[in-house]
Amino acid sequence: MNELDDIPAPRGQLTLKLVANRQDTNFHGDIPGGWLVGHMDQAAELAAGREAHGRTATVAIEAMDFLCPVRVGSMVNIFTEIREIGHSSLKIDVEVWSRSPQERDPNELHKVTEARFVMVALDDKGRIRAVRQGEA
Ligand SMILES: CC(=O)SCCNC(=O)CCNC(=O)[C@H](O)C(C)(C)COP(=O)(O)OP(=O)(O)OC[C@H]1O[C@@H](n2cnc3c(N)ncnc32)[C@H](O)[C@@H]1OP(=O)(O)O
Repeated sequence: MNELDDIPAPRGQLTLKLVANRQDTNFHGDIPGGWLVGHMDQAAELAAGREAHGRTATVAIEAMDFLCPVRVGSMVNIFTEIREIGHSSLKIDVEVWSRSPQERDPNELHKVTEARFVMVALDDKGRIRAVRQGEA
């Protein structure tokens, strides 16, 4: 164990990277939580779709807390990590880390939130199917 082990760092793969823009704000000029949740959902779907080779849908999003605000102009980085694969479902941890527009160091990220997403694999008729192809 060294000093670096104490520094919080994103877990998982960088799946989505975007900038929070003025048009994403609410009428107070703030970025709303729902904007972030929508992008987290998109990242979870990308990760699930890659693993399940196709269509997936969100079944559940476990509890989440927002630790700090995302400001307009911030770079938002969304990381995903597949934690569990069931028969038709995948549990994916999604973390959001942001970098404010004033921050010069590209590695200086602040954790905004995290949540576990449960996704299910769907066939082309929208019915649940096995994640692993070849399974019933
Ligand atoms: C309204 C919207 O548009 S929301 C956005 C898009 N999402 C959707 O459309 C999904 C809407 N939901 C549904 O259609 C249904 O809930 C379904 C088809 C996903 C699941 O239907 P169910 O009858 O619950 O199916 P079933 O019980 O077989 O569950 C399927 C899998 O999901 C898992 N699952 C279902 N609900 C949950 C939950 N709340 N939390 C964790 N896992 C869950 C099950 O454990 C199972 O996993 P496994 O196959 O790996 O063992």
